[in-house]
Order: sequence, then C-alpha cells, then structure tokens
Amino acid sequence: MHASQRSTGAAIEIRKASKRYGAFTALNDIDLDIRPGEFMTLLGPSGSGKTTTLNLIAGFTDITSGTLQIGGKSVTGLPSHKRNIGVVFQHYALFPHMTVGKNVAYPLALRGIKGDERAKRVRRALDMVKMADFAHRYPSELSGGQQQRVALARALVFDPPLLLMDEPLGALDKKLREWLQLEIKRIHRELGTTFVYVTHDQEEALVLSDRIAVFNGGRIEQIGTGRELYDTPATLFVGRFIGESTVLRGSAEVSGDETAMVIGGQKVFAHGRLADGARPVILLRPERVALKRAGADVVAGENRLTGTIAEAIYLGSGSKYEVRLSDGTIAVVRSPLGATDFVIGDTVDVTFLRSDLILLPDDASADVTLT
Ligand SMILES: Nc1ncnc2c1ncn2[C@@H]1O[C@H](COP(=O)(O)OP(=O)(O)OP(=O)(O)O)[C@@H](O)[C@H]1O
Repeated sequence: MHASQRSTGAAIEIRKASKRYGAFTALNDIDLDIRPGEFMTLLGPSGSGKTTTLNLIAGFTDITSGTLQIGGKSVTGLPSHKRNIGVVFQHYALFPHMTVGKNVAYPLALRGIKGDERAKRVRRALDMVKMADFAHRYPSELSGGQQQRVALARALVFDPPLLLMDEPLGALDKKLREWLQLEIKRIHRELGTTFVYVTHDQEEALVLSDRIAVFNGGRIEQIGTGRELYDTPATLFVGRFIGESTVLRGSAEVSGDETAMVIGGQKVFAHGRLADGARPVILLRPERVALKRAGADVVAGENRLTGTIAEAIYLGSGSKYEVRLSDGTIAVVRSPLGATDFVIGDTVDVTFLRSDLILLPDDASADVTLT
C-alpha cells in the first residue's frame, strides 16, 4: 500500500478498568495506554484477562467500572458495530457460503461502498495479504493459514483505525506461524493502523510488538518493550514469563547497598537492596552466565557457584547447558560458539557478574502460574 493510503491509528486509553462476572474478578483495576499506530501485545497465561481486555475494546462486553476511550472519545455504551474496529480471531469466522472476494467485500457492502470502489478496495486488501489469486475460492478450499490471511484482509478492507487480533495464529503449525508473524509485522508497518494482539506465546510477542503488556491474574504486571521486559523485569513473574531464566533462592543478608545471598553454602553478591520486608531472589539470564573449569581464576565483581553439568545440548550457534548447583537448583546456561565445551558429569563453576544479575522480590505466584 502507498503512503497516501496510510490510515491514522487510534489511541486507546483504559483507566482503572475492572470486569467482574458475579463474585469473580476477571480484570482488576487495569491502566493501559496504547499509542496511535502502535503494535501492542497483551501477553499472559490462560485466564489472565487478555481476551476480556480485547472484548472490552471491541465492545463485545461491558466494563464493570473504570473508563475506556478510543481515539480520544469515551466508547461507553457504544455498540461494537459502531466502533469501526477490525477484528480477527483464532477460529476463522469467514462466511462459508461466500467466496473469498465476497467475504472481503462484506464490510464494504455494510458501509454502502459499491461498484468500482468496492472492487478496488477488495483487490487492494487481497494483494496486501498475497491472496489476490484466490478471490473465487470458497473458505473450505483454503488452508488454515490462507483462511487467516483472508480474515485479515476482511478486517482491514475498510481502513479501520484499530485492528484487534486474538491468537490469530494459534491453530497453525510453527513454520506457518513464524512466516505469518512477519507478514503481520509488514502489514502493520505499511498501514499505520493501531494493532492490539493477544497471545500467550512470549516469543510471538517479542517478534511482533512495539510494546507488550504482561497480564497475570486479571492485572497488568508490566508494560514495556521486549528489551525492557527481558533486561529489567519489574516482577519475578515477568522475568520468568519472558525468555529463559534461572531463579536462585537462599538466605539473604543486606549490608548498606549490597545484598548477599547464601546458596548451597556459597555466597553471591548483588548490587542494590529491596524495600524492607521483601524476600529477595536472583534472576539470571542464560547468556549472562559463563561456565568455567572448577578452580579457574576469579575475576573482580564475579560471582561463582559450583555445579555439575546435568545436560549438554549442541545448538549449532553455541551450546546450552543445564547445571545442577549444590542446593539442587538447575541453572540454564547458553555458551557462545568457541567457548569451552563441557560434558555431562563435569564439575564446573557457574560464573556471573554482579552487574548482570537481576534482584527481585520473591513471588510465589510466579511459580504456580507457569506450571
Ligand atoms: N462470561 C464469563 N463468565 C464468567 N467468567 C468469565 C467469563 N468470561 C471470562 N471469564 C473468566 O475470566 C478470566 C479471564 O478470561 P480471559 O478470557 O480474559 O483470559 P485470557 O487471558 O484471554 O485466557 P486464554 O488465553 O485462555 O484465552 C478467566 O478466569 C475466565 O474463566
């Protein structure tokens, strides 16, 4: 599509929004600002409130308390068909008795757009999803991925300022999903429409999003870019949900601006301290940890814990190890190509810089929710 065809994306502002079903609170006091043209992903485990949030924006369900604005206007009480929003769901809701062309033309027919203008827009939308050659087929004659591309064309054909997608790739196999992720990203870049995307797949969220809102138990734990969530998670739940990690627990002592933790009889040090009363844990990212032969020289500022290689996996681009520490914790380590190789049973030092570890308050829900 040409720059002249770019639509202006709508901003979304959600304030203190709650959604209750009887005594059950599905959404608990969430605040969410989405910028015009942004790709925002709602990420979280099953039942955390992602779909409920999308349904509130779409107008499929009412807010119990709080406010919701789209494009600077309150939409309270405005029915979904008046919100001018494109929607794509996991299970293709194409009309089975209509051809692809008719399906994509449908939103235009509803809006009274006829003749050449309608045909031109349908062609443009099908071109965008690379389905122009399929206009005369019926949905049953298409693969799952092709059906989702048609659903996307139908959701975008009327140039909505806002597109909502709920696990649109959930039913597709991995290769197809990865290819369509890139297609969706390209289309977003070309259009300038605001995209709000629901997934429980953190890798998908990282590939697609400008920013990600991480949901847990009806609340938003953190909103940020993938990099912010990975490097500086606000909570243990976010740190564990995004990317791989190892969590170290032990008895902690705080002295001045430093926290020491005893793990399996060995002491490690962290810069900083938590608020009084919080029980600290250490979160390690696998590529921020290096393995060394037991007894190698210690580098200034380095922590080390002794362990035994429990699993060694060669990945081509490097190796991944699981190391059993003396307290039984399994530490995940990714070594770059060219680093020393280790085999199962080797005794190693697991080393990491104080500046590379992440100190967070312990949170039992981070473990429960992920299992
Ligand atoms: N109509 C309803 N009546 C009662 N409870 C509901 C209703 N709709 C949703 N819920 C509950 O609200 C909670 C949040 O649901 P929601 O669909 O938003 O979760 P989700 O994060 O999208 O999960 P999933 O990835 O499984 O779709 C769930 O516990 C769900 O059971």
